[in-house]
Amino acid sequence: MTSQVGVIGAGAWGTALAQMLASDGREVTLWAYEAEVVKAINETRRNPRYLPSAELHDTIRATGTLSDLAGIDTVLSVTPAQVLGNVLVQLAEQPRDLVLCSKGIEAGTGRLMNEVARHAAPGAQIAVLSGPTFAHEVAAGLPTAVTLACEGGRAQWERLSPVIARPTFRPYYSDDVTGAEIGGSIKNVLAIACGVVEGLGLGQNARAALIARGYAEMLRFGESLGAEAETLAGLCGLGDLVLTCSSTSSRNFSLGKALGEGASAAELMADRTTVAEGAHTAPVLAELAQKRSIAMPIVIAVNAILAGASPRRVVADLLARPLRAEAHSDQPDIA
Ligand SMILES: NC(=O)c1ccc[n+]([C@@H]2O[C@H](COP(=O)([O-])OP(=O)(O)OC[C@H]3O[C@@H](n4cnc5c(N)ncnc54)[C@H](O)[C@@H]3O)[C@@H](O)[C@H]2O)c1
Ligand SMILES: O=P(O)(O)OC[C@H](O)CO
Repeated sequence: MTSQVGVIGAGAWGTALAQMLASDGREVTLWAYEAEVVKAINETRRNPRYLPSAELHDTIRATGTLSDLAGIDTVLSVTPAQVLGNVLVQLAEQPRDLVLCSKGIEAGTGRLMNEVARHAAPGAQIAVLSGPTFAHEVAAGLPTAVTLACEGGRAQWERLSPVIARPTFRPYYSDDVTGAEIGGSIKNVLAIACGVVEGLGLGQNARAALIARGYAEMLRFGESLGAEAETLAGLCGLGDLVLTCSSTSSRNFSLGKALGEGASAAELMADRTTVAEGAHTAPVLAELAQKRSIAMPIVIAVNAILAGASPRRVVADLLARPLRAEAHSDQPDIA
């Protein structure tokens, strides 16, 4: 008899995770924000608004009532980053293990999701699930590997990994919760940058340069917050960066591409029905970098473009910066 799992958030990723978890016949209670999504999942076994490709397993039950998650030991939270705190404080009962799957930094406070969750659900032990994971591929059962960072160390991993692992869904253990969150948050901003380069037609060399120099920014920021470089080199950092910077399946990459092609940032954001977390993370990350004197020129550039600056002008400014050493240990003061 397998234990029930809860999932908070029935967007593309929450629905795909529910589908993956239910693939062994496990019962999954999936909380959706919109009543129409609850109804569609329970009546048609589909989520046409957020994950139209999947026919959902019978053991997934959608609900619009958060108290239906009470008594479930393992809950995955998969809301957009900016609403996580607001949703978690409404939980009637805190789960033993709360697995954070959102990728972003809270605007206004600069908090990572584990800090938001610690405040909103102090009774739960936190883990972070992050990695290269397009929702539609996970829902289709395609092979996927993720970092599962457990604040409770090996003991929490022993509890969680059998609940989360499936033949085609492979978690890797880490105890670096901060590192796991930083990778996923920053890669979204860098994916917008890569999309801009694609939209401007600047070529594959430029994209590879952005990935490598963006990774240097991720490392600098991560290390300043105590993340381990080894974590950032893994699935939740470099792995996710490479995926998201290389495909129009990424909402962040696609947003950047549209910006590079000349669309207005304000109009693109106003028209969105799905979340492109990088657009919310860029301003707060740029602010944190400036406050901490961490050189993050690509993040600053993306933030400027989102605020309305000309992509071509911003790229020209990036290229015109003084030449420098590649290894950041050689020249910590400049970008
Ligand atoms: N889609 C993916 O492939 C993927 C993969 C890994 C991680 N993520 C991360 O998962 C998180 C959720 O992304 P998604 O792709 O599932 O979202 P989505 O764009 O598919 O859907 C938006 C979600 O936001 C919810 N929502 C909107 N307003 C809300 C509110 N006020 N309160 C609560 N919920 C609200 C909607 O109900 C829906 O669940 C993001 O942080 C994202 O970066 C997504
Ligand atoms: O579509 P994106 O850009 O939100 O990326 C989805 C996932 O985070 C990829 O790992």
